[in-house]
Amino acid sequence: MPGDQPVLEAVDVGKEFPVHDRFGGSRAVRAVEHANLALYPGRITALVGESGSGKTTLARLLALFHPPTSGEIRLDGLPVTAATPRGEYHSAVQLVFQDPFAALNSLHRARYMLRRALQLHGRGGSRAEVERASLDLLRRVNLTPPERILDSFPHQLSGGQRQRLVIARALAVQPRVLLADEPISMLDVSIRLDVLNLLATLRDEQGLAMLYITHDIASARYLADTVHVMYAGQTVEGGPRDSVILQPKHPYTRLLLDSSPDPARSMADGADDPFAGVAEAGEPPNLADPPPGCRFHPRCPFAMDECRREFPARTTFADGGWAHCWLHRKGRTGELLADVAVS
Ligand SMILES: Nc1ncnc2c1ncn2[C@@H]1O[C@H](COP(=O)(O)OP(=O)(O)OP(=O)(O)O)[C@@H](O)[C@H]1O
Repeated sequence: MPGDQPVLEAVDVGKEFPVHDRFGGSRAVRAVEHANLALYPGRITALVGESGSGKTTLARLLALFHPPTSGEIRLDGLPVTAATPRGEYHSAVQLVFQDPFAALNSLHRARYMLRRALQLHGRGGSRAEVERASLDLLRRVNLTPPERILDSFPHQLSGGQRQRLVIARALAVQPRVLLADEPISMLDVSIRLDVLNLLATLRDEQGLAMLYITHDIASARYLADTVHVMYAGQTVEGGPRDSVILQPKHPYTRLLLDSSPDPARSMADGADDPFAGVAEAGEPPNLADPPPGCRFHPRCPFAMDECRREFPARTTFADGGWAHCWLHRKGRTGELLADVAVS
């Protein structure tokens, strides 16, 4: 049931946070700049990047926790404004956080949390109806036996069960979009795959549009249909999973893949690889004072004058991928990847 039209989009979005220093001065952290992202029904989009690259900020912009400094968020193709009813928006778009323990109020049983979520979004009804809807939510996330889970406090559940409860609560409002920010990173390794498989089931059976935020490109490869790569607040590359993973079109994606421990990927390596040693050679910039133009240029083995001056426009490719890189604007695609057809 994948759809052709995006449900939720970030269009050339930027976000600056003012920060004050101890001498009374203030400056801006330019956490996100020129970020583009589109989420489609029945499709999981992974947003991959290093720690501090702006992934959470972009998710929070999509969840309307912060207003963007520039660009716009669109729901069903329409720009979100101050007049957009927040209740309706959050019935469509739900966010699942990294830490399920922090997300759940330790004083309440699962029953109370699910009932509140159902009632807040107009899905109340009689006591028996609410109970039935709550049990149904728990079954949908494979929390069994649901009757016992309803009576449990968060501390009586395992980490994986807590994250399933957080997902069940998000599903209570019948959202069309789920924004999942590192949903498995705080879980025991043994249950991570189960939670990823649950997300895949929600996509396949309920047609949810999903954003999966991760710093682990191997899990993005496992779960996502589409992959976006973020570097220092800029979305530098995106496209169908195999396009990005197997034929990366931005030098940063190459770096990320080359540093990934995934043994299944078929990346070239060896003495001719321009990225040999780059991972050790540089670090992402300070976002209070980022480099101009493409923020990756100080680490990029292909950097030219243009890269230092201006963020490049998007180049799209025949395989559905796109990248913001001057190499493609200057006819130097071949230096990055021999066999990419530019459309
Ligand atoms: N409210 C805020 N005020 C000031 N700076 C902020 C704020 N929120 C985020 N930042 C800064 O924005 C940048 C991006 O942070 P963000 O949390 O979005 O990155 P991330 O990719 O999600 O990182 P991680 O994987 O570590 O969570 C960081 O430099 C961070 O310090």
